[in-house]
Amino acid sequence: MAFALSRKIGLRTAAIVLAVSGVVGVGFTIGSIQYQQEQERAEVNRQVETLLDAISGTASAACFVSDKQLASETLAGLGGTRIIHRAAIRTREGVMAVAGGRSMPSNPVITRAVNSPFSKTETVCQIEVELNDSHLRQRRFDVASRTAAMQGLQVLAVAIAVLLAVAMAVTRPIRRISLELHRIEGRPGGAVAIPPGHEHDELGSLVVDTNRLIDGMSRLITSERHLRELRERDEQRLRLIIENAETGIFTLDAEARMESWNPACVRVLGGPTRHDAHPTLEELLPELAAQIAALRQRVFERERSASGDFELRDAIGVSRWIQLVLTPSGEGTMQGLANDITDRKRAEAEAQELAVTDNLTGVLNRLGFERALKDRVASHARDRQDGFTIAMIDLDWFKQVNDTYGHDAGDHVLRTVSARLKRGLRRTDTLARLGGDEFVIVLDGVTDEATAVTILHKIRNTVLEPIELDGGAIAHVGASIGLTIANDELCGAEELLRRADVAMYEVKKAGRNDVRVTSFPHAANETSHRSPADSRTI
Ligand SMILES: Nc1nc2c(ncn2[C@@H]2O[C@H](COP(=O)(O)OP(=O)(O)OP(=O)(O)O)[C@@H](O)[C@H]2O)c(=O)[nH]1
Repeated sequence: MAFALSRKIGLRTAAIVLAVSGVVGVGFTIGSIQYQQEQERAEVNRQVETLLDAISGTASAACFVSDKQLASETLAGLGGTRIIHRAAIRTREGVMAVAGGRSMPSNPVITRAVNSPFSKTETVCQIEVELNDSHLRQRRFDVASRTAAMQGLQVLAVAIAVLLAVAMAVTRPIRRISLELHRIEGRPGGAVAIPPGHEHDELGSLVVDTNRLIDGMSRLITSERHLRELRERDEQRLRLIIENAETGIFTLDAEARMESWNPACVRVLGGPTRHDAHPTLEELLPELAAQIAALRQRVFERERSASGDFELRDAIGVSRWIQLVLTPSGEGTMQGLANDITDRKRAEAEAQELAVTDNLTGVLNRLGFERALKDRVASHARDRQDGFTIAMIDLDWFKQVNDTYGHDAGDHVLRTVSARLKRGLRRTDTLARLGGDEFVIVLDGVTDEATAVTILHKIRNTVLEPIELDGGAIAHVGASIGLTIANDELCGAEELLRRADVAMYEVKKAGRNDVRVTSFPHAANETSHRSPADSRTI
């Protein structure tokens, strides 16, 4: 019952109306009953007075002549009414007549003095009347019952009327609205119809406001859904890009542990292979632990991106290069990129190699030699014990080969001479072609002049050997060699080359195909370019 009351406005309203009108009705009924009973009492008195008026003339005559018979007959008229229980006529001498019993009324309610028929001021007797209490009680009870029943019916009628009114005016339209709302649930753009007859009242306003709210929310939901779809599409696209990227992409937490990573990361870094494992980069690449820790520290301290190229070698010594880029992403976390740059490193190395290699002979070119000599001079500056010999070699009669057999034959001769020079050297020595038919040699650790000259004579002899050309022709070239020794004296690469060049030029001047030495001291201003100097043929 309480459940039904809590769920039904109509029932609840009716219960309240019943309770209130019940309380009011009871009070009203009590008052009403009292009023009705007063009226009843007055009516009874009026009826008795009327009866007394009717018999008082006869009673006056009976008392005046003391006729008991007439007095009794007069009272008998009263005995016919149900409202009078007993009546008596009393004179000064005593009771003259009684009606409704033998005894006198024990509790007379109404008395009427009866005057003489001839004098309005002389009282001859009085009539005493006792009312019929049980009849009167019954009449009062009837009146009270009728009034209470009427009042009860009235309260019930009001309650039913209120119930109906609430049902018609409130509950039903609200239920219709509720049904409409259920119907449009989850359907954007739906609107609730205003219940008929409520277009201009509060319910109508409620529906309009509700529709406005629904409309606003629908638009909000639609735009929210649209944005979510766009975001999901973007995320999907981004995820695909990240998943398919060639670059390893990962994040590190504040403890430098791998938090998330894409498949390329596993390819480039070799892990993590399990999704529940979260190793640090250092654990993943133990051989690079120190360098990676330093890189992370750099990023952490400078609060900006830093990168490093790192070489990894596998068990059989094959090298692989990776590049790591770390970017701070707040609160000690980092984002990282990992690329396999082995191919790029190889290409760079090859390009560098090409830049310093002579195309024709495969030995160092001028640029390569200058770099190698600078390194050599620098290491000599660090350790003077570590001296070396530089020898400039210019082929003799080479132009003739070109002129006689053609440029290709000349190339062949240059390649052959280069190979012969190489064969006469150790792995630690350096050979370069400076251009045309001009070569240079560095004999590592050779600081003894006699030894250097011996080696270079041997080399000259190998150059002298005949060279077979395509088609069976034989070419002959010689070698003019000028050398200088860098030992305990310091001098720059340029000066060393100049001195060797001077010595070589002396050989040319002296008839070619020989070896000459330029020794220290030999100041630059003492020997102008290819001018005679302190060079000796040995
Ligand atoms: N086949 C070929 N010839 C070259 C190349 N570079 C330079 N030459 C030629 O090499 C020759 C070098 O000249 P020279 O050094 O005067 O010739 P040479 O006959 O050795 O004369 P000397 O040095 O005075 O003994 C020139 O004819 C150049 O054209 C090359 O790469 N290939």
